[in-house]
Amino acid sequence: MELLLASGSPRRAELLRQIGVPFRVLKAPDIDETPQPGEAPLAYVRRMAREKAAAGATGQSDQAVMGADTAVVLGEQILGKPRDDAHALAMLTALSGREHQVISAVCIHCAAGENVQQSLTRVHFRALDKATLQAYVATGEGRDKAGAYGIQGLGGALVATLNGSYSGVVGLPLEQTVTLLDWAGIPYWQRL
Ligand SMILES: Cc1cn([C@H]2C[C@H](O)[C@@H](COP(=O)(O)OP(=O)(O)OP(=O)(O)O)O2)c(=O)[nH]c1=O
Repeated sequence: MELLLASGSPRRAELLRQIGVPFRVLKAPDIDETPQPGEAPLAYVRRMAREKAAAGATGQSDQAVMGADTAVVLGEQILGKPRDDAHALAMLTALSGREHQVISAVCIHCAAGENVQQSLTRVHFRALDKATLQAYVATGEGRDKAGAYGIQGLGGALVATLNGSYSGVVGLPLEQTVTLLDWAGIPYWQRL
């Protein structure tokens, strides 16, 4: 079974490579990422992962497509990627000194059907002053990331504690991913 990764996220490709999964990257799927009115964060993230995988489906019985989605959730509010630096600063100010959730879902779509799994991680930010947050925003690192930060990079210095899946925060929860790979008959720990 050949795996196609329907994602433009370099982090997701890197995490798959880390565990030795052979795969090919498909062009990032162009789907509408607007939450439905009243849609709960977990339902939204699962739906996005399913739609990304389905959008890449080839209809070939020897190919499986993987899609994934990550959202930062503060209270009931879904924080996606920031529109600009002012939006990034507002997001980080809201996260400062508090705990939020990072929900990541991953889906495999293949001839046998589809399977979607998710991780939920609690991340507690340090209490940060405005100058510190402005300095982080100015690095540009958070521009293409949910919640306007990247825990795997400079943003690691923003975090006090994490409870859950580190790989899920980075964008692809590996425990759930391996469950899906086993389900679809796709190998890992391969020499790439
Ligand atoms: C919170 C957090 C998010 N992120 C990233 C993971 C995701 O790539 C991104 C959330 O956006 P997504 O919409 O989940 O993914 P994407 O648009 O980057 O890629 P795709 O083509 O698969 O849709 O934020 C980090 O890299 N580090 C972090 O600490």
